[in-house]
Amino acid sequence: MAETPTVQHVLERLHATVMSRKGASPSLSHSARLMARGRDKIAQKFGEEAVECVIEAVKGNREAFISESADVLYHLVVMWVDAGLNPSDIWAELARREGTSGIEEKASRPQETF
Ligand SMILES: N=c1c2ncn([C@@H]3O[C@H](COP(=O)(O)OP(=O)(O)OP(=O)(O)O)[C@@H](O)[C@H]3O)c2ncn1[C@@H]1O[C@H](COP(=O)(O)O)[C@@H](O)[C@H]1O
Repeated sequence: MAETPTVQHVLERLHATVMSRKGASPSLSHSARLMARGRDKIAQKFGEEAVECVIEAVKGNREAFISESADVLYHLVVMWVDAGLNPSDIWAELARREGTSGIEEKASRPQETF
């Protein structure tokens, strides 16, 4: 039986594909087109997709939420490539946080004075 791909492998493959599109023709690759338009545009698209994702989550539209989630992840991966980040950078940060409750982490932050 074929193994279900892990989210890690799917995102790493997507990252490799987007990396391979750097400098490709914007008329042939959406990733190349986005990267050619620059970081501000990539960030703007990510923000738009994130808002659309939130809207579908709140509305409880399961299929649309799944689709928008995929859009968010794709645009996040394009931002990683543009910034020179590797998925392993993010896996390492998530692994570092593993086992630390968010409540505990927030309580350990230096007290704000204002
Ligand atoms: N996962 C995706 C993916 N998700 C969404 N999109 C595209 O993102 C675009 C979003 O369209 P919008 O109209 O919102 O955005 P826009 O065209 O920038 O328009 P403006 O808002 O700027 O006017 C659509 O063309 C979608 O097809 C994606 N394009 C590519 N991928 C993956 O990236 C790989 C490489 O794709 P290319 O770079 O196109 O070869 C593909 O094999 C896929 O695995």
